[in-house]
Amino acid sequence: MMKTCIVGASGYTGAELAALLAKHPGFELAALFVSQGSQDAGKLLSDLYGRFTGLLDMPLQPLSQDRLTQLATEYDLIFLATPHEASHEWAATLTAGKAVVMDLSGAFRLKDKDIFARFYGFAHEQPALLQDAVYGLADWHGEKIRQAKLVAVPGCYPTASLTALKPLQVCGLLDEQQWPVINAVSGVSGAGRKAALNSSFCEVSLQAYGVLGHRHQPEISAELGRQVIFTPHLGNFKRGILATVTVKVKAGVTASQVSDAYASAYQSNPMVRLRSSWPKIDEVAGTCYCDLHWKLDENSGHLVVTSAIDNLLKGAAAQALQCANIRFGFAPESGLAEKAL
Ligand SMILES: NC(=O)C1=CN([C@@H]2O[C@H](COP(=O)(O)OP(=O)(O)OC[C@H]3O[C@@H](n4cnc5c(N)ncnc54)[C@H](OP(=O)(O)O)[C@@H]3O)[C@@H](O)[C@H]2O)C=CC1
Ligand SMILES: CC(=O)N[C@@H](CCC(=O)OP(=O)(O)O)C(=O)O
Repeated sequence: MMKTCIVGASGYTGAELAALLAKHPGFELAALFVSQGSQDAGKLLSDLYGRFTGLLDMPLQPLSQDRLTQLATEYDLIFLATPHEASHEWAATLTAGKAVVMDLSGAFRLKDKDIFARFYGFAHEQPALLQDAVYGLADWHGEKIRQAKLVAVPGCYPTASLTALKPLQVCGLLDEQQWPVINAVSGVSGAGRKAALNSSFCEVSLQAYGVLGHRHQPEISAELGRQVIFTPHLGNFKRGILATVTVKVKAGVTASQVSDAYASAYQSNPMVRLRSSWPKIDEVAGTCYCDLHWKLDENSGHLVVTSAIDNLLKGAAAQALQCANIRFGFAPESGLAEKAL
């Protein structure tokens, strides 16, 4: 068994990871950590999440600087489910020993330091780690993930968007001039567990935000190798993302070429489901899948693809575990596929 711990375990993605790891056949969930001054230090995870009572009564341990240093040699695998700033600060220490680190934050996703500073609001000070970090889009980068010391697990919107766009890009079907347009709606858990006015119950009503300025725009563009227009929306539901992606394909591209592109990318991948109808959020919430469906107007060359995921699972914890499975030689879907039943 690989010895594993979660830092930031009291948060929404950390708790989902704990639930997945507790049932995994190859990873031992040995400890849960919160920040040193956390108001939740010393509580049980099940004190915060009542559904875990009797199932996951593990304590949330405060993480001191000394303890942090020990983790790198004590654990085989460390999940960072922490804010970008904390991951940025701690990743160097945590990767100094034998441990492999899966970082769920955005701290190591953007290779360009100037773009990083513009979108994250602080300067990147770990150039070597940033250079070596592998972008953990698990359905696409298995080869690199297998060798990685630090995996930058993608954001939730980029996961939904790129799963829809990558097959079209790889097969050379996208029109060179027209930027893909992504409109996506996320549930409120995407904003994390901490109280904030814009995510409080009476304030949330379907609304665009981060227009032409969200940090996931450069993340999607960097991975796709072309610019996109990305507009996120906050919806009044707890979890899930529905991304509607509109692209123009090259002149003459047929519906069967589009279907072939998706089939060749995903037909033997159990974590991406090619659906025969438009996916609904309720059909993926609580699961580790990404569901896709599309329609091409062959006359105009406009293609609309919808992509649905659970932001906390395929968009965060499940993708991190998929990366860990790949890294440690388990089947990519180990501990993930059965969660839907
Ligand atoms: N929610 C989502 O849908 C997604 C989130 N992500 C990313 O994953 C990471 C975790 O997100 P999420 O679970 O939603 O966040 P939460 O706010 O729900 O949880 C954050 C966790 O980090 C801990 N933490 C907070 N501040 C610090 C700090 N300064 N130092 C150390 N630990 C700290 C918190 O506990 P405490 O403060 O008590 O120590 C808590 O355990 C973030 O980087 C987020 O951007 C990625 C994809 C999707
Ligand atoms: C609804 C909501 O607020 N969603 C978050 C994205 C969550 C995510 O993927 O986060 P990171 O890129 O920060 O890891 C946001 O728009 O900031």
